[in-house]
Amino acid sequence: MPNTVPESVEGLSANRKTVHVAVGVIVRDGRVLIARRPDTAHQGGLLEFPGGKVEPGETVQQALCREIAEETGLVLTEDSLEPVIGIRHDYGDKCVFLDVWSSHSAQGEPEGKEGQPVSWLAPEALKDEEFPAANRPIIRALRLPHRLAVTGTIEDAPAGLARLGAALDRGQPDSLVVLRAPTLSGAAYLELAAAALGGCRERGVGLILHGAADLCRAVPDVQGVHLPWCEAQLHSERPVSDDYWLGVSCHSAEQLRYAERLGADYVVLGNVLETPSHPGQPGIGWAAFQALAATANVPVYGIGGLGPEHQSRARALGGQGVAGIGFWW
Ligand SMILES: Nc1nc2c([nH]c(=O)n2[C@H]2C[C@H](O)[C@@H](COP(=O)(O)OP(=O)(O)OP(=O)(O)O)O2)c(=O)[nH]1
Repeated sequence: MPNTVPESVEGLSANRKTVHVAVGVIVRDGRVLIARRPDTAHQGGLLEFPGGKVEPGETVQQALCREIAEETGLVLTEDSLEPVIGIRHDYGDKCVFLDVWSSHSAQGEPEGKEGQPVSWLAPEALKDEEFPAANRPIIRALRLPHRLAVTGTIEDAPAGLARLGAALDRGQPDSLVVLRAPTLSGAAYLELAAAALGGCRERGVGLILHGAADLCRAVPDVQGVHLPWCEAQLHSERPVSDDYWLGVSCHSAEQLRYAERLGADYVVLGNVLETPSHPGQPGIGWAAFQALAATANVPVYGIGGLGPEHQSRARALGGQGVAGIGFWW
């Protein structure tokens, strides 16, 4: 399971106890249940996902079922809970580990049992500034798919476009595609990107460009940009606005920390397994993936020899899901 409370966590005060908080993303008809924290509470007045502290002797699942019942009257079963993300945050006056789980099958109608207003909101309607600072990656995790489709070899723009259309029509990509074509010239890549954007739109799929951050200025209607590590390290702050997805490829704990400081919305971590594109190079393996994902305060996709069949394992080990080429291209 991803969500074990760390004994000591980099970036959190060593001599202050970390409070383990069970946080529930209760989903119904595509919307999530949101409450308002009492004015007098820590982070008071802000919106929150319902939940509360894990009491001694409780598992996080038990704590969540208890807290949700106490706060909203909804009934959850432990086996309906799926891991979302674990977030460590130092508020200065308090260190928290937000252990976030979702359920799609809560029973009953929610009411604010402690007088707090509750409402159902679409993930796209959640505004970072209305939640505690630690919640930003949770909101990202809820909006991102569990599969990130990356394009395979593209030798020229027309052939790449045809291949992309065929791959999209096979229906595997989920909702976001990273257009990776490092061997194309800058002009050919932009030509491909402009045409690919139309094809993705028609099919309700978002397009993320791959390469330098300023690609977003050249093709402003894309949904985001994915920086290979060599591009990410050129920046000291987030290089695109919050209107775009910002992804970063990482291979180590140091690179993960760097991507977090840049304000990445997600990272891709690998290779997890050996891949046909890198024969003879063993992956970092699932244990290393889990260890690195456990330290990350950002949604983490595993990449390298992975497909939809690995999605639930990647999530159970603390990841957002899987990224890759082979499963859809
Ligand atoms: N429930 C919840 N807590 C959050 C969120 N984001 C966030 O930073 N927190 C922080 C605020 C608090 O420091 C901590 C939750 O503690 P709490 O005081 O609400 O827990 P509790 O319900 O057990 O409260 P109590 O028994 O102490 O009154 O986690 C969130 O989305 N939901």
